[in-house]
Amino acid sequence: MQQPLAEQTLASQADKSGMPAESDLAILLKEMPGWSLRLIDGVAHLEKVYAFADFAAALAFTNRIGQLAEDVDHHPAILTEYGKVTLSWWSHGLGGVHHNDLIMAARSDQLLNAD
Ligand SMILES: C[C@H](O)[C@H](O)[C@H]1CNC2=NC(N)=NC(=O)C2=N1
Repeated sequence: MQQPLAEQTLASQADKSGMPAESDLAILLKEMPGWSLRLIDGVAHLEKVYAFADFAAALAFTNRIGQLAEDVDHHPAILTEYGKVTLSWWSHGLGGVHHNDLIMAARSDQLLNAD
């Protein structure tokens, strides 16, 4: 059996074969609550909006995501608002969504309940 997404190791993104077709992404995303595919300037992104009690809680989550990104040198777009964080993962270098972005999305969900 395959390892859960969040526990998989990020691949070198030099390999474009790690980029699922959009039709496959749609199927994979059915198993990832809240995540959807969004085209921004024609480039596919994985996006999720997380809800929080207030700005401080949204900022704390933002900072955990920032640390996660720095740890693996793979960086999202993050919009932090009062009670809300909009998180977007894609691979800038490849111009779309790589399997690595699915891993990062799953790891982001795990950080939601981290202390
Ligand atoms: C040189 C460095 O590894 C690259 O610029 C990294 C940094 N973080 C990155 N993050 C994301 N999401 N996509 C990239 O292509 C990317 N490239």
